[in-house]
Amino acid sequence: MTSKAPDGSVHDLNCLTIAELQQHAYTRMDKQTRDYYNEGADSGSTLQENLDAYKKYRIRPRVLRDVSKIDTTRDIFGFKSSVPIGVAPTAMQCLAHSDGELGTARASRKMAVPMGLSSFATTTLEDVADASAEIPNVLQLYLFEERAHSLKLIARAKKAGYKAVFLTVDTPILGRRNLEIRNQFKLPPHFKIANFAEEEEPALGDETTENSANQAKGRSKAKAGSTAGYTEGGKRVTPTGPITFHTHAANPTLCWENDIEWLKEVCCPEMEVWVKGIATAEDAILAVHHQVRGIVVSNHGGRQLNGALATLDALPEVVEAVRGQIPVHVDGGIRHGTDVFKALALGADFVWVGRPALWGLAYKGQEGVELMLRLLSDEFRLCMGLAGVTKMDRSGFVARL
Ligand SMILES: Cc1cc2nc3c(=O)[nH]c(=O)nc-3n(C[C@H](O)[C@H](O)[C@H](O)COP(=O)(O)O)c2cc1C
Ligand SMILES: CCCCC(=O)C(=O)O
Repeated sequence: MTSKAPDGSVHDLNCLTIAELQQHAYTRMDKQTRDYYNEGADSGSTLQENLDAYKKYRIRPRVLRDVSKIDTTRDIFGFKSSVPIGVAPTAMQCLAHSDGELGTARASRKMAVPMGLSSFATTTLEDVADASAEIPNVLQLYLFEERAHSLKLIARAKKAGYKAVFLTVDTPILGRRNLEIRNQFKLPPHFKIANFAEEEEPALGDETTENSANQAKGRSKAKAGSTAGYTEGGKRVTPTGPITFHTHAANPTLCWENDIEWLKEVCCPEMEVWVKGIATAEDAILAVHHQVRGIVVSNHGGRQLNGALATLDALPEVVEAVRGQIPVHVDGGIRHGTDVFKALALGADFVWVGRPALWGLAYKGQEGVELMLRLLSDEFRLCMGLAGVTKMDRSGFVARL
């Protein structure tokens, strides 16, 4: 059911808020997918605090400031994004809807906002780049211990015209996600971790089919004598059984000196290197020191270190430490246009939303992602107008309770 608003925009009367979108999505996903998408690490307190942090701030509305022309746009990677909101990289979007990452890419294009593509997407980075057309693409990277695999991915991303890589740095070890463990989460066999589907190694993706097929052919990673593995409790663990994407996402050896310098060498100048998952002033200063091109303040949507600061609470110290030398973005818990406003007023240059895009996909595929972006954009514009702001800057518009 739809209705036309006085300004000509069309409302989906069944879904007027992100909270309603979440409810619709809930009934459209199977339990395994729902739990995987929605859960946080351990008790989920950081996941909750990411949301609650926004409630600690109030907007200080200014009046009599002629808000007849409001400019919500923001330049990013040489592109004018319609709003300072992008779709954060989230893995395996085909679980939500058959449109998958292509649906997200097309919706992002339609709404003129950038999209981050997960390394563990169920669509290839080339297909997503095609669907995105003029929209700048960002590839989220998990840097594998075996650099050859990362190198291949980076070369493909460059060729496909990706503008930046976001190196995820909050995942040296995978957080504990109890529902994922209980459900024995697996990617169903008809989906592929697409960017690695052609590779013999790493045998990423579905543990039961792809890997058993590899093993049957006598070329499992362990048999090939590679160095696949991870470190647990100080001990080196080399998986002898099927290799899963879980063991590859987490790279405990990641560090500034070796990896950031190397990554810059292999990505630049075609692609900018950013770090995603900074949560302290100390690391923000190191990021500037190592000359990354930008920071995403993130705690992985509360899926990694439970008990970590909410991202909005970490944002001010990062902004202060960076002193405008590089852009600071933030993600985690953004569910309202007013949240976007608050994050920007506290110094973020741009925000990214994760789960709401997955809920949009689950609700109506591409159309649902468009709806999600439209809801947030409309709310953001309305918030700016009512707060007396025609172009966002960071001064004085929010107060902490
Ligand atoms: C289901 C799911 C999968 C995710 N996959 C990735 C990923 O592959 N790489 C990554 O860097 N972050 C990943 N993230 C984290 C998001 O990029 C983002 O930081 C987070 O979702 C923001 O929080 P929000 O969901 O509250 O908006 C994932 C998050 C979710 C919920
Ligand atoms: C192995 C994890 C890959 C996807 C991810 O980052 C997440 O589920 O949070």
